[in-house]
Amino acid sequence: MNNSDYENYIKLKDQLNIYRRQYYTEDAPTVQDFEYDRLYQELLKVESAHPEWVTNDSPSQNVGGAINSAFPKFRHEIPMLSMDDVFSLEESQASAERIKKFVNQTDVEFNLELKIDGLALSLIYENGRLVKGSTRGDGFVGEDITPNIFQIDDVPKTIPLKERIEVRGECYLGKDSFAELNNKRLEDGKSTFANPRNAAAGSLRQLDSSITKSRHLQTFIYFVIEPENYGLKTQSEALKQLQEWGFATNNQNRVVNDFKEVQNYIDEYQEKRLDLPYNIDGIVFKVNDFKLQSLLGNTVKVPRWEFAYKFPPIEAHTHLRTIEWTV
Ligand SMILES: CC(C)(C)c1nc(N2CCN(c3ncccn3)CC2)c2cc(C(N)=O)c(N)nc2n1
Repeated sequence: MNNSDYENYIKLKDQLNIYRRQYYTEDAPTVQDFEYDRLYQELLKVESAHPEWVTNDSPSQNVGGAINSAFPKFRHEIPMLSMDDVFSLEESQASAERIKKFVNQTDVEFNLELKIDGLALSLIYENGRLVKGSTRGDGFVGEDITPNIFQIDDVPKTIPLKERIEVRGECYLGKDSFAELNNKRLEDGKSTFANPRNAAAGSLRQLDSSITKSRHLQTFIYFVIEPENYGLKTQSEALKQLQEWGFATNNQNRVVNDFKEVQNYIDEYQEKRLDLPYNIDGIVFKVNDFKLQSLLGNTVKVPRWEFAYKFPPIEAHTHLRTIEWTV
C-alpha cells in the first residue's frame, strides 16, 4: 500500500464528515446530494478494498449524522433504517435479481414508489390521537418535534384506530411553497434555502411552531411499523390503508412483476419529474409482500428488501440543456 492511497482515503473520509455535519447538524449542506453520494460510494469502494483502514468515525459506520439540536432527543423503538442507492438501471436490475435469488423465487412483486426529496419523520398515535412526532436523526435517535408536527395540515391529529401505531413518511415542501418562501425571504433581506429539502428541514426544526405552521409543509406517509398487526399483507395494501386512516399518501406507486414495467415506470417519472409539484430524487423499490420482506430481513443498516434508484441530478441536466440551447 503506498502511503498516498491511505492519505487520500483519510482526506475523503474527513471531507465527507464535514459534509455530514453541514447536512445533519447545521441544515446547511454545501454540496448537492449527487456529489455527496458520489464521494460516499468512492469511500465504500476504498473501504471494501481496505477494511483494515475503517475506523468508527467513518461515515459508513454510523447511519446519519450526530444530533446537536435544541429539541429533546427521541430514541426510535425500531431504528429508521437507511436505503442502499443504485445509480443505473442495470444496478437496479442486479439488486432485484439478488433479492429474487435470496428468496429463491423468480416472480417477486415489487412496489415502486417515487422517492420524495424531503426528510423522514415518524408519527406515533395512541388511542387514535397523535402523541409523538420525531425526525429520523441518525436512524436510532432523532429529535422530538411533536409541537411542530401538529402544525402540518395534512398530518391527521386523530385516526380511527384505537391500538397504538407508529407510521413513517417523508416531510417535504412543495415547489410552489418553496418558491414563495424564498421570494419572501429575499424581500426580507434574509438568506434563501438552497433546495426544498433544506427548507423543509429548517421549517420542521423551528423552535417557534407558528413559523413551522406558516411554511405549509406536507407529508407522504409510506410505512406502517409491524403492518401484519393490522392484517396488512403487502406494501401496496398498506399505502391504501394509510390513506383510509386519513394520512397523506403518494398514489403514484406501482406494483410491478417484471423489469419491463420497471423500465417504463423509471422512464415515465424521469420525464414527469420536472412537472411534479414536489421534488423527487429517484424511485424506491420495495418487495411488496411483507412475508417475503421478513424472509429477507435487514442488515445492520439497511433492509435487504428495498433499495433506491437515484435519478441523475436535475441541476446537471438543466445546466447541460442550457448549454445545448445556447449553442
Ligand atoms: C421504510 C423504508 C426503510 C423501506 C423506507 N425508508 C425510506 N427512507 C429511509 C432512508 N432515509 C434516509 N434519510 C436520511 C439519511 C439516510 N436515510 C429516508 C427515508 C423511504 C423514503 C421514501 C421517500 N423518500 O419517498 C419512500 N418512498 N420510502 C421509504 N421507505
